[in-house]
Amino acid sequence: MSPVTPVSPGSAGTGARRPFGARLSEASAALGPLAVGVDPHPGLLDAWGLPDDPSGLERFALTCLEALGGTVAAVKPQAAFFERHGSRGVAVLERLLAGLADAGTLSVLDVKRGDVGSTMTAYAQASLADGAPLAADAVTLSPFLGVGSLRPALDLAAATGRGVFVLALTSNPEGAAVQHARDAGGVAVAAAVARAAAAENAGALARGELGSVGLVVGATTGTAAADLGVDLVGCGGPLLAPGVGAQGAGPAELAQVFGPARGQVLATSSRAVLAAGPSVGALRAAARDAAERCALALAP
Ligand SMILES: O=C(O)c1cc(=O)[nH]c(=O)n1[C@@H]1O[C@H](COP(=O)(O)O)[C@@H](O)[C@H]1O
Repeated sequence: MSPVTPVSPGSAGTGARRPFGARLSEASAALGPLAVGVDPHPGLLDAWGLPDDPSGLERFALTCLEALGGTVAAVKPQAAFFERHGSRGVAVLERLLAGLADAGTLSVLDVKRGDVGSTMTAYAQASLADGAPLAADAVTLSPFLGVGSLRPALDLAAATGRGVFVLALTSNPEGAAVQHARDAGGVAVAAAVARAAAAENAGALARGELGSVGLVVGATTGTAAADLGVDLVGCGGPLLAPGVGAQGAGPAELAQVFGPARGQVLATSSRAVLAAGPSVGALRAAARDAAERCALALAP
């Protein structure tokens, strides 16, 4: 594998690091507001001429690392595609995360964790603690056991300079049944999640910085945020926007969905970029092209 040049300071390894929000702002400004998703679907492994086993997964992940490390602001591995290969798959995920840290590229581990008290503490330690084999710069969290149940992860992320993206308005149509529901006072679930993020980000906001507690808001969600009173600007954190590419959203949807909050967006796309592989050069070019299109769509 050829070496890659670090472009963004900080890593998911050990040692003091600046808050995730500040590091993400810098990486997005330098390389465009895009996280390329590493989702090794069986069909993609096949399209790349690789077997659907740990050896194929390893080749896939190392090709992504070579193409994407130093090329884009962030890389978002989806944990389930590694876990389905058992312990050898998880070892590949560990290696990918370590390689991204060495390359100076931010990692967002898509695990969508959320659980009760002491179990949430263990989930937090698995991906947000210094020295944890699966530590990433940020993780995705599910608030549907109650936003308060995420406290162990929020605290550990803050203590270690890492970040979280909490599901608010997901890109899949089924999400609306839960996320658009309103409480007795008329506050939508998604709006309550955004308010909770705003409270966590208050300190960063006061310093004029992007916070480290982000939301997941799909680029496919149309006017839902506005309709439901989800204060995207006011949440003060980064907005992870899946749905770009294979799920149908493009530059026009990014601009429409995020409006005045577009400066906070980290768009994410997996299959649409990965389809350019297995050539490292073609994958890198597709990632750069996607990053530039996102930068244009989200420019102030
Ligand atoms: O948290 C996520 O990353 C996520 C949230 C969401 O609302 N929708 C969504 O598609 N995702 C993830 O983003 C990726 C989208 O992949 P593509 O549709 O191939 O770009 C998948 O890994 C999904 O699990």
